[in-house]
Amino acid sequence: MKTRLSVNVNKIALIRNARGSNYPDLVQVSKDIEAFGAEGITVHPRPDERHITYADIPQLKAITTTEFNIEGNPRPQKFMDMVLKNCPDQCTLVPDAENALTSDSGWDTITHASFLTETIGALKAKGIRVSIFCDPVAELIEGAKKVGADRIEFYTGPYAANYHKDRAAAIAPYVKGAKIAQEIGLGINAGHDLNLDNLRYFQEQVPALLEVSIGHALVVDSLYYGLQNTVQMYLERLSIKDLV
Ligand SMILES: CC(=O)[C@@H](O)[C@H](O)COP(=O)(O)O
Ligand SMILES: NCC(=O)COP(=O)(O)O
Repeated sequence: MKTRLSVNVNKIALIRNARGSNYPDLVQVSKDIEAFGAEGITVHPRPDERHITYADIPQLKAITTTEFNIEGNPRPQKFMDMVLKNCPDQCTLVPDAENALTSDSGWDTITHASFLTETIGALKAKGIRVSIFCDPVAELIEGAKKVGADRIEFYTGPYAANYHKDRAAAIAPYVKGAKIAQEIGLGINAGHDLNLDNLRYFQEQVPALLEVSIGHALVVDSLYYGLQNTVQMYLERLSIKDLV
């Protein structure tokens, strides 16, 4: 089973925005990331546009040749209008609060079932694949299926936080959750705080992992190893199952 690496370029945009000019050039860096072997570009514009701006979206859509994934909370109409206008390959719905520092949980797919059903219907009508950010909890995964999602993206923050304490315990809920998702026909993505240490074990253990989106650690690693080497190193971590 091939697991695609989608690189989240939020932190490239964050550095650019620090000086208010176009340096680094987000579009060029994203093209280079694809040229270095990444199989997708992910963006997660936040309401304050502190990293990815709404103006970035059409430019990135225009140059992405692999897979373009837009993440975010669809509650603001502005977000939905932007996604429907730009038609990415995939939209990942994330329930972040407006002022969230970063993503910190998956959807309650039961409480928000009618909103999610309506939102997913609108996205799928435009041919956009929809993934739902989800904790590895049976009822929530089943809820994601009921509201019409094509995939779930496991929120891997807790896995990453506990990996060095007890990796077998940290992975257990995801292995169980992935089996449920497979049984009911949901594709499986994963992301948040995945890194060079914890990525291989996650992919080895979680069946049928289609895609990981990785940003923060990958950009930090590139300070030490360079961007091209770093993309290659992440691809290498994901390559073991390709050989099987
Ligand atoms: C959904 C998810 O886990 C990532 O998109 C993460 O939220 C990246 O966002 P930041 O770069 O703002 O932390
Ligand atoms: N969906 C997760 C993502 O895009 C990147 O998360 P992180 O690697 O920046 O924590």
